[in-house]
This record gives sequence, C-alpha cells and structure tokens, in this order.
Amino acid sequence: MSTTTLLVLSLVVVAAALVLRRLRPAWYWLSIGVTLAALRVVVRYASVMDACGLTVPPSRLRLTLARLTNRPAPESRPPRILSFRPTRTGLVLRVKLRPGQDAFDFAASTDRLRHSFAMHSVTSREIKSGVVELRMTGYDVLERVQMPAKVEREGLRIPVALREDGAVHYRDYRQVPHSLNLGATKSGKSVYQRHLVKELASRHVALVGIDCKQGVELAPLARRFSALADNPDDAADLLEALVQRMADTYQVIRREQRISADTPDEEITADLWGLPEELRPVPVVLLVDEVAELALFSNTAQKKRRERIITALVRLVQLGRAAGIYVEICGQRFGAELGDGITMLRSQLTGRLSHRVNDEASAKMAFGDISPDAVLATTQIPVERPGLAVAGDSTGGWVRIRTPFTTMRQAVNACTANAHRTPVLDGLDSFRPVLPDLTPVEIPAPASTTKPLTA
Ligand SMILES: Nc1ncnc2c1ncn2[C@@H]1O[C@H](COP(=O)(O)OP(=O)(O)OP(=O)(O)O)[C@@H](O)[C@H]1O
Repeated sequence: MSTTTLLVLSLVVVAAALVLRRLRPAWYWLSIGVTLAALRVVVRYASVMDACGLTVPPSRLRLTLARLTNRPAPESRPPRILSFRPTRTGLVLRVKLRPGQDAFDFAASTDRLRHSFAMHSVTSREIKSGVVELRMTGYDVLERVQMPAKVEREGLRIPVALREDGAVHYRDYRQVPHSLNLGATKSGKSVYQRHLVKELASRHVALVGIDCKQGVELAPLARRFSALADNPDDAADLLEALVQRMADTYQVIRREQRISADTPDEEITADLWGLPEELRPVPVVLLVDEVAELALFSNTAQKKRRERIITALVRLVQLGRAAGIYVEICGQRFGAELGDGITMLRSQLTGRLSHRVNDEASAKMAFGDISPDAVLATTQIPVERPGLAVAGDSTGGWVRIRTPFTTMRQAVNACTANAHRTPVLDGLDSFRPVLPDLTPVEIPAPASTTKPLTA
C-alpha cells in the first residue's frame, strides 16, 4: 500500500471518528473513545495529580534514606490506584489517599481533573475512609438519556433517571419515603412522573393519584391506578380515606405485635415490612400533581376543604412510612405563600427534586433548608434542556439527573400491560377511576363556514 493511500485512509478514519463523536457520542465512546481516554489517564496520571496539587511530598524517612544512599531526592507521590475500570459512559478510578490527604482536596479539584484528563465531567466521593472514587464521563450522558439495559428492578427501588456521572439514579421508597418534585411549567415534571408510573406499574404496589388538572396527566394511566381524584373535593375525601387506611394498617401491625409478644424485642415488627407476607397490606404510592390547586381557596367552604386536605397530607407524611404509604408531591412552587401547614409538610418530604425554576426563591423551596449549592445548581438549569433536574436528600447531598424521555403512549402501554396488578384498596373503592377509552376516535372535519360564492 502506497504512503498516499495510507494517508488518505488515516484521514478518512479520523474524519469518521470526529463525525461519530459529534453525532453519536455514546457509540464513539464505546468504539474508540474508551481506549483513548483510558490510555490518556494511565499515561498522564502522575503528572496530572502533581499539577492538581494531589500529591504528597516524600516523607522524612525517604528523604533521609535517599541522602544516606547518595541517591537523588525522591519525588512527590500521587495517591495509589486501587482499581481502574471502563464503563458504558466513562471511567471509574479508585484511589487510596496518602497520609495527610483529604477527600475534600479531590472534590475541590474535580474541574481541574476534568480538563487535564480531557473528560466531559469528573465527580468524586469518599466511599470509605481514605478511599476516593473518581467517576469520569467521556461525553455528556444527559444530552440523550439512555438507561443501561441492566438495572436493578426490585421491590420499591425504582430506576428513575441517569445521573451526570453516568450512574443510575434510583427513587428508593423505603429509604426516602416521601418526596417533593418542583419545577416551572414545561420543565419536565410530568415526564418524570410519567416515567415513574411506567416503572412502578410492574411492581407490587397500589397507585393512588390526585390530579387537579382535571386528570389530564394521570387519567390516561388509570388502568394501573387503584384510586384517582381529579378535583379538590374528591381529593379531600380520598386523602381522608387514605388516613383511615393508614390507621387500619397500624391496627394490623399492633395485632401482630401482640401475637408475637413472646418473641425477642428485635423481631417485634414496628412497620408494614415486618409483617408476614400473607398479612401485609399492599404498599401505596400517592402521587399528587399540581399541589397548589389543593392549597388555594377563595371562599369559606374552600378554606375548610383546604384545611382537611393539608391536615390529611401532613398526617400521611408524618406517619405513613411505617404503614407503607409513600407520598410524591409535584408542583411549580411549594412555599409558605401557599398558607399554613405547607412548611411543616415540606419538612417531612425528605426526597427533593427540582427541575428548572423561574427564580431563586423557587429553588430555595426545594433546597433552601438542605444545601445552598443545590439551590445554585437548580437556578443554572437551562431552558433548552427540559427534564434536567437536581435531586437531593436531607443529608445535603445532591446530583444532576435527567429522566429518559417517556411518551404518554409508552406510559399508557405499561399501565395497560400491568392492569391485572392493580389492587383493590379497602375503603377507597369509591375512588376507582373511570377507565379511559383508548380506542382511536375519529375527529370529524370542521364544517365549512365559507359561504358559496354566488355569481
Ligand atoms: N426528560 C426529558 N427529556 C427530553 N425532553 C423532555 C424531558 N422532560 C420533558 N421534556 C420536554 O419538555 C416538555 C415539557 O415537559 P412536561 O410536560 O413534563 O413539563 P411540566 O413541567 O410538567 O409542564 P407543566 O407544568 O406545564 O405541565 C415535554 O413535552 C418534552 O418535549
């Protein structure tokens, strides 16, 4: 093969790689990117760590030994690599800190590491004392979200989104029972909720919905819902019925505790999950869409209704966890301006998720009491990336996530396929939703209003 042919061939390969990298970054990463990036990290590791100030100077002992043996002074040492593995979206590097190093040094250097290793993003976290994990992504994984084929699908741990470091973000109801999902209009709240329902559909769980937008978001998914309210009056009754169900579940737990009174303390159940399977009531996920509609009032009757609703919600979030009742509240704003009880309610919603918001005050409603960094990250979500959100928890940790785009049709299909799993809930029978007619309806052409022309 002549040199010219070789040159042309190399140019074509490089051009193809560049095009692939631009148009299909995930394919580029899997085919070429991962090898190049891994080589880059391995070759540059020591010098990058040094440049980022993540090395430690030689100990006195090493210096003395070098002096005694007439050898040149030893160099500063980077942290020891414990493991290094490529993933579907990036690289994961685990390092053992040297004496005197701190996980915060790494957290503060992630941006420097990112551009030194030419990666898209780098995040760090201490996984155990003295061991830091650096997760690097090779491309912007949140641009076109693709969940990995293999995700944990067990119990009430739901894969809801992809994190910016390429890991799957789970909504774990048993760890974080209640959550708040905020965002301005068109920010992606409904798509998130739809995806959540699609994933919950195949689990052993009862779905209960309140959607005061006349049910436009949840009614199409009604086949998988055990109860649904589409106006504030029904919502008040439904919430009170749920509070009653919670009390009934506590009775079952109490009875079981008495039966097993001679068993050791640690075996006496204090929540639904400790009950034997045949006695265990089905757990319930309550989804509330546009919560502000429940809190607003303009006359005395509506004010009374609001009080009933907020009281029931507060009771559910305070006591629901042990009875297996989990609450997911969704809205554009959720602050003190919605009236009494809202701040108290919010403090019990330990899971926080905020899509794009219109102002800092709204971001503070999600994260003001948890993490100022998360407030800043929320205000920086761009309009042109709906679905991007900041997820946090009460420990102050937060992460950027994006849910895969889910159409209403995909969610409806999942609900229809799992309709047989919809449990009947005692006491909530009267709230069973009217099933949507999903057969295509032919829309008649509009009658012509144009008068025929006369000569
Ligand atoms: N995860 C996502 N990935 C890609 N596009 C998305 C995502 N989430 C939302 N979008 C886009 O943004 C649009 C608005 O999303 P969505 O209806 O969920 O907003 P919303 O916050 O519920 O708005 P509203 O409060 O007005 O109902 C969607 O129609 C879709 O085009």
